[in-house]
Amino acid sequence: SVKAVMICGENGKFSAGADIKGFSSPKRRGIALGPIVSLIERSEKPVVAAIEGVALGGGLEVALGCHYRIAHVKARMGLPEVTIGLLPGAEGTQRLPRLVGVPAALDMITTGKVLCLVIPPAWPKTHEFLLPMYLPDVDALFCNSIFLPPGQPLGPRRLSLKPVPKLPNMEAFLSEALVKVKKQAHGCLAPELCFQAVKAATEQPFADGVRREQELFNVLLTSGQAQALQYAFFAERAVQKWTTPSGASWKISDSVSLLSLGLGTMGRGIVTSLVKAKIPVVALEQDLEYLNMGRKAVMFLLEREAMKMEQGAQTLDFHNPARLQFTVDFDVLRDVDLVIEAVFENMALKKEIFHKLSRICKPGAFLCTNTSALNINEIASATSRPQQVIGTHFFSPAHVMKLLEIIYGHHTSPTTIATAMQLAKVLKKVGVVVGNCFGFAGNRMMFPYAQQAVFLLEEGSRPEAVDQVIEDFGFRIGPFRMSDLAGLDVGTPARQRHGHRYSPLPDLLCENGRFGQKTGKGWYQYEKAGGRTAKPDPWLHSFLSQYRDTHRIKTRFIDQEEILERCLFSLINEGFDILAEGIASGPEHLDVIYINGYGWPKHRGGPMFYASTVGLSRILAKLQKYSEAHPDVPGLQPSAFLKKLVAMGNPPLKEWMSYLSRPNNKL
Ligand SMILES: CCCCCCC[C@H](O)CC(=O)SCCNC(=O)CCNC(=O)[C@H](O)C(C)(C)COP(=O)([O-])OP(=O)([O-])OC[C@H]1O[C@@H](n2cnc3c(N)ncnc32)[C@H](O)[C@@H]1OP(=O)([O-])[O-]
Repeated sequence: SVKAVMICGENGKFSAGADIKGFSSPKRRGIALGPIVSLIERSEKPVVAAIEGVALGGGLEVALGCHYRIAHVKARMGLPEVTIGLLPGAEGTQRLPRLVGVPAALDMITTGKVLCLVIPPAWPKTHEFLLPMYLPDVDALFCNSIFLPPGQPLGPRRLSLKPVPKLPNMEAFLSEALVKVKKQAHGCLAPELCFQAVKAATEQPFADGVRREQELFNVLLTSGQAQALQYAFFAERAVQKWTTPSGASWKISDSVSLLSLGLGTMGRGIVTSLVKAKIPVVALEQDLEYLNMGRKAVMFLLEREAMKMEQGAQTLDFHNPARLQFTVDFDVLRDVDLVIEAVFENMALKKEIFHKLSRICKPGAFLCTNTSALNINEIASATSRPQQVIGTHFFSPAHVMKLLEIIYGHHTSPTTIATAMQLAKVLKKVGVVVGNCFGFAGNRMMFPYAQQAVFLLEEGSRPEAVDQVIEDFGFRIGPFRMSDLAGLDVGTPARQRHGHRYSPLPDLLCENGRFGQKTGKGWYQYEKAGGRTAKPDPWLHSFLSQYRDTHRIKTRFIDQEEILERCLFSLINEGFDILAEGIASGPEHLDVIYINGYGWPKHRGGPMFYASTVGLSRILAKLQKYSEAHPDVPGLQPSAFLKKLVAMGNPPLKEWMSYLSRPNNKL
């Protein structure tokens, strides 16, 4: 007597897909979703997927097995398996191309992008709920979603029986798409295997395509990259769960106003991200000239961001003075709830500003400083409210980069930390709380890495060789290309001395007017000042040879393994010290920092996860070997904590912190 079946979710959500934790569970064996989706599709009764909230991964695959899909206007749909190192493993790679065509299916499956419904303006505004599913640029989907009259056979509604829509130039399209997918993958396997699965849909009957999908799914499942990406998924969520025993919290609401002080590169990006998050903001500069320059730059960034947004410029509302104001009047400080100071990195200047802030701002106002290395306690000491002072280290460009390193000082209160974490959340950034030390967690680990890279040049390597190894590992950009991009005159603390090995190479390059991309020359040569295409530079090669001759350094061939290990293991080694000192609460925190702020390849799970996959004993042995060869480089001397973990038999990453004898977390 059943006429039709409707599958829906609960609590306003259809489904987030398979339980990601289940992939590493021993109970997973033998469980599959594809046959269930096929069973749904074979049903003689019409089955309708009613999609609300999200339909992701296996959830969307279930919907694809249904005969009809209807969705709420605000529903979001996608196959994000690629982002956790997998491919849609419940026949989705075979059904989606049949529904939306190969180009749209490839785009969704290889990038994992989540799409919102786009309701054509011509549609009658009848009922907000349960509109036929309509994805951008996918007209076929809309047309196919009209219900058949009752009693009609369901055959035409079964996607597995439909052919994949042909393209006139399928072969050429696929080879071009593959090049694009490979280029964007940076060593991650999943996008290419997603491509192969969709390609199978264009070449083979449905059942064979499904078999191919399963084979490829199993390759990914056991690749190691899937574990790393799934670890990163949960680590990102875990580090954001910052709670205080007192339950301190702070809400950023519409009535809260924020002030950003300083409109240099960082300030501009910070103001842009505040406006994007729809937080009322006042931008303050010291004089009119800087203010006007800053205003122009911010408006340019906002216009660009507005263009990228689907709904168009009006939604950002940045011409509304109630949302964004520019001023040189320090009196505005009296009314704001939170200040983000982003003047340049100079302790005396920052202290002067914080002294002023402390005098003018209302007693409850929080004072954040955007710094990448300066001592938060010293800055806070210039105020009469050190409990409300906190470091918020944004990464450049601040309106793009996801990481917000949040640094608490000796006196920072839990409410202030909760506020900064809440700020990260509303800015859609990943906030990670760390302790106060030079360079905090991220940059402190970067110093030995950058230092090793330069030492390798002294000993015989070349910038292009070092960059290549690091980029092959999966970083988007190697240390020298990065240094050229940032500018060699932007302080790289790799040049500190303190009686240890020091390389003057970056300074010597600066003395030669080679500041990087901005001068058209740095570690590489560029087509012009401000050019982006790095070319190896014969001048630099002979400069390096002369340098080695002058300092009687014997040039030797340095292989890829040594380059990789010296750069990465020294970074990881510093990470162990940071954990032991209680600067970070756990290895996951360092991994999240590196993935979101430093371009560490996510499919390698972050530096500490990577260390656990390499094996701590191996890392220790290599560090011992390199530190014997370079006794004057402290960054290569194995961390005591690393040694302890090895002595304890190399415990799994989630147990590392239990081997610290004192409470690690200064919070
Ligand atoms: C094994 C047999 C099957 C084989 C066949 C496989 C078929 C299929 O192709 C594979 C998949 O579907 S792969 C899956 C493809 N699907 C995806 O990749 C979707 C991944 N998920 C998302 O994109 C986002 O979480 C949502 C947009 C769903 C919600 O965003 P939001 O509102 O900002 O909230 P939030 O903070 O992000 O999450 C809230 C809580 O839920 C948790 N959790 C969430 N999804 C989970 C999952 N699938 N699993 C487990 N847990 C999941 C999350 O950890 C957090 O937990 P906590 O303990 O409170 O910390």
